[in-house]
Order: sequence, then C-alpha cells, then structure tokens
Amino acid sequence: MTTVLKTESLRKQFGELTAVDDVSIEIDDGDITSIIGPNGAGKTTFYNLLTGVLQPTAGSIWLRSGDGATDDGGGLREITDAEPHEVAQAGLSRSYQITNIFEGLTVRENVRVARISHERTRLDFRSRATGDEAIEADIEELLELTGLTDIADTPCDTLSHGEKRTVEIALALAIEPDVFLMDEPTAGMNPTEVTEIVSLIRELDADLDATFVVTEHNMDVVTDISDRIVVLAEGSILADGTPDDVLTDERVTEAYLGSDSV
Ligand SMILES: Nc1ncnc2c1ncn2[C@@H]1O[C@H](COP(=O)(O)OP(=O)(O)OP(=O)(O)O)[C@@H](O)[C@H]1O
Repeated sequence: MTTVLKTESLRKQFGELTAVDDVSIEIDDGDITSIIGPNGAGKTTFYNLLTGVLQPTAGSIWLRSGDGATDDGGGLREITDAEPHEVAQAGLSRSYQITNIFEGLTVRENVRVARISHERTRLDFRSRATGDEAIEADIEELLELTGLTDIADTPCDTLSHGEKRTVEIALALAIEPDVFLMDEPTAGMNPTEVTEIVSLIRELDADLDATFVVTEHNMDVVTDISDRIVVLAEGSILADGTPDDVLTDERVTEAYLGSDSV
C-alpha cells in the first residue's frame, strides 16, 4: 500500500482545550477511510487542519505529490503550513457540509466555474494550458460521473437538498483531487437520498484513482462504504481498523454511550 496522506503528532489547542491531540495517521491509496467519533471528538478540527483552514499547534501533515516532488524521500510533500488554496492545488479536495454553490447558476455553470478556476490556478503553478474543448469535455465527464447530466441545465436554487449535495461533490472533484475529504455526505438527507449518495460514493471509488476520507454520523453508511474506520474521541485515536473490528470494540461503544450522539 502507498501512503497518500499522513499526519505526525498533529495537535490543535484552543486555549486550554486540546481539540486534536497527537494524532498520527497514514491513509492508504485507494481506500475509503471513515473518521468517526462522538460530538466534540475533534473531527471537524482535524479536517480543518488537513485543509489549511486552521494551523496546527504542533505536528505535521504530508500529502503524496503528483509531480514527483518529495520532502521526505518517500514521495510525500509537507503541507503543514499551506493555505487552503495551496492544499487544494496539491491534490487534497473537500466537499463541505454547508453548500457553497452559486444558487443562481445552473448545475453545468457551477461545475464550469469550479473547473475553470482550477485550470487558472493550475496554469499559475505549472504553466501548461488545457484547451477550451478539453475543459468542456472534462465538465461533461464530471456531470456524467456524478449522475448530474439530466439536470445540468437546471438552476441550482430549484434543486433538492440531495441534488445540491451531489453538485458539491462534482465541484470538489473539479480540481482533480488525489485525496477527497467528504464532510458528512449524508447530512440532512432523506433515506432515498442517502441510498443514492452511497451508490455514488461507491461508483466514484470504483471509477476514480482518488482516495476517500469521510466523516459521517450515519453508522449504516459508515459500515457500508468503509474499508477502514478511525475513531476519534476527545481528540485522540481511540480505535483504527476494519468496520467489523472497530464497531464491535467495547471502547468505541462506551465512547458513544458517554455522548449524546451516534
Ligand atoms: N474555534 C474554536 N474555538 C474553541 N474551541 C473550539 C473551536 N472549534 C472547536 N472547538 C472545540 O474543540 C472540540 C472539538 O470540536 P470539533 O468541532 O472538531 O468536534 P467534532 O468531532 O467535529 O464534533 P461534531 O460531530 O459535533 O461536529 C470541541 O470541544 C469544540 O467545542
């Protein structure tokens, strides 16, 4: 297995509170890894550290580099101090719980904005242009991949919640990520939408080279999609393993029973 994302002794303090406490983790290429934990466990803070939204108090973050550059001799590049746009450019993308699409634009227009904006940034970094036709082909491919072709010309303000969340996924994929962080992909969805998004995640995992890291409260979904589950509790890793091992671990059950969430 190849490590695509790694943290070493990652820590974040808010005053006296340690929200993420010495978390060292290696994420393998191609897996779907779920990061779960009761309310306040530190999942969002951990995601915010990975994506450059927050700076760590201590520790480091490493990402496999697509261009062969390496800081550790093993193909990983340090992104600890990178800004969010630099993290995205390095190949780590995130779909947010809160939709950040342009409501007045159609689905295709939203995907086009995200794809062109990525292309512009990429040009700044690597000076290698992709032609308009190739970009349009990429956009159609993204719409197809995410099952949005039929509603591509629909204005986003008329979409259902589930459809908007799918558009979010398409926007996150527009930067051609190596690692895709999904933040609560089923939040606020009805059971039919949950089934659809789970199928989509499975299809994306099969069709793309990307590695998926998912935070999710719905345990059925977590069990269904995960190759590996990492449980955070009070900022630290409590358990790490296959769904069978982790969900039957008594310490995990206790951590959830001691909280008001599942
Ligand atoms: N900006 C902040 N300032 C101070 N404390 C914070 C801040 N952000 C998070 N915290 C605290 O850090 C701890 C971890 O919070 P975090 O939101 O990362 O947990 P979580 O696992 O994502 O929880 P949930 O499942 O409820 O979203 C909590 O005690 C929270 O109150």
